[in-house]
Amino acid sequence: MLKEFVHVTRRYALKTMTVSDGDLSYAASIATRFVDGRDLTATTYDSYEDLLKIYPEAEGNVERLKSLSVNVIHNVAVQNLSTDNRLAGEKFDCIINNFPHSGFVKGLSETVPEMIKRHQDLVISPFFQHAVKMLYPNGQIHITHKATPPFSNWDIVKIAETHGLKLLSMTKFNPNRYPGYRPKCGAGHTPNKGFRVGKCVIYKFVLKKLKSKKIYKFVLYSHKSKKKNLIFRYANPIYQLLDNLIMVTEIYVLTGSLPPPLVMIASSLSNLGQPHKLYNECLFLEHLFTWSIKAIYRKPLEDTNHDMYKPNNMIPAIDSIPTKPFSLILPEKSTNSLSEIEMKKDYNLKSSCVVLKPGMVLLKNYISITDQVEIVKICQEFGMGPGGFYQPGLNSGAKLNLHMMCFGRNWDPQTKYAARYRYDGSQAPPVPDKLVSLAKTSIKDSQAHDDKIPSMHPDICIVNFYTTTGRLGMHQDRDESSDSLRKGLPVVSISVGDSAQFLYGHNRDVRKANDVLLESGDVVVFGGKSRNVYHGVKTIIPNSAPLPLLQQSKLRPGRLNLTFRQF
Ligand SMILES: O=C(O)CCC(=O)C(=O)O
Ligand SMILES: [Fe+2]
Repeated sequence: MLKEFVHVTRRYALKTMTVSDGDLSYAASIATRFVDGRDLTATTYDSYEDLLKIYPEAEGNVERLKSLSVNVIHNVAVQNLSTDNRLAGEKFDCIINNFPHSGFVKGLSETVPEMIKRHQDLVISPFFQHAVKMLYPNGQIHITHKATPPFSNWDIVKIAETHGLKLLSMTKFNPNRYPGYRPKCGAGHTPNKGFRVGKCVIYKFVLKKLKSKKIYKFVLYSHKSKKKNLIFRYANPIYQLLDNLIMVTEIYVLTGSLPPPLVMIASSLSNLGQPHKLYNECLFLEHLFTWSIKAIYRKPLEDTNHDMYKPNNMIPAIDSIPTKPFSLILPEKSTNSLSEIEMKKDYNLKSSCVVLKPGMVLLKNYISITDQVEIVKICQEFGMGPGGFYQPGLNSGAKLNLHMMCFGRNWDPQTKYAARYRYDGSQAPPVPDKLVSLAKTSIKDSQAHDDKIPSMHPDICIVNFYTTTGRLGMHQDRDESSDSLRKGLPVVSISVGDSAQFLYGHNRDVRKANDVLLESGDVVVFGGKSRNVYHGVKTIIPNSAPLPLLQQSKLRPGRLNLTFRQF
């Protein structure tokens, strides 16, 4: 089932052109992903005759492309791209140029400024100049390039900007995604020679004038009836779908019959979903679906402040996409049973302080019930919105045993801190003032017990929610800036809800770790010498949350933890 799903969904119908594709192995690698091979135009710099002379694999690649109805055009130079009469009037959704290079010059090394300027003037600038003229208004230009000097000094982004483009994203180039693709030197004495790809990125550009900040809701109607009987939900905004030319990742179908091949996609999915917010790039969807869906109803929902076009967006694991928002709050009807929860704690206990070790202070019963209720309210409000709670995935494909959301900066186990990584393209909202002030007073009060703990201004907060089976392995919090870590700026951890058995120690070894009970309202501050302490959550103790908190906040069983940091 999974195989079929992957196969079906890796097809797309964007009009795409590849430029200066050495022996055409790149185009041959991506061609089968197209619904219709005619949507792909593959161009080579060399004439057909030269191509055959230079690259032993070229003939096979051309045959393969032709058998898939791909348009193959030879002898196309970037300097004449838009004026070449074989491409006259053509427009594309995506124009791809991998490893642009102006050829080698005897005596000029790649590192000297003259050589870099040569590449810029002869290839990069003309390519952008022509490609922008051949782009649909919402199209994208992709350049794959080495991310290390001297290639990273080519100023590709700056040059693109002078041609009316802006950087949409920079993503890591993964050659494994293009089976059969062999980048070639293409010039010099050994043009057929491959080169080690090393660390590379795909720069993706869009036209500057693209209106980028509208959120759209998509409702797709079926062929047969005009009734709203089909609702598709795309799991990713298109900029992620576009990544590496994998278009459709998931479609959720509520009801209705589908024309093939959507039937195949739908039948391979069991999840049902709600209509989802999509972003401006969903214009691309029209190309993909007008052939099978009669009408597309598109309606701007709202403007957002989210900047969709910041670099560094990373692609989340597909399985980190929630099917429905995770709510901290119990549905109304189930809250009556709360009074049956066994009470194990006197909630009028006074605050106290324990220095766990130098730099690590536990403030017991520190946050009032009123503030705890407010914390739940704030986290629920943001947790249900864009960029809200989700279950982060690990590189291994496993998921963390908790739900997470972030304020200030997104953090994810795979991407660490990134401007944007989320399945819905959202950026983290700023840390709410109320939370900042709670964290700051916690630091102040912890300093009264350990004056070596530095002060900090919390600009990041990671919010974790553990159900009663949740836990978190031993780890260090080391993804903040080197400056912040070097100064030992503290992490402030606030616990709300069910209690946790919290571990801390010198290394990952759980058996050697100390443990301490963290109850609702407790705060741990660890900074200075203890900034790099290993810590984790061993277990959550069910039914241990304060009743007034549950009554006032309707918090579901489990534990909410907020860790504040300064990036
Ligand atoms: O839940 C906790 O107490 C710890 C959370 C944590 O260590 C983290 O988010 O890095
Ligand atoms: Fe942590």
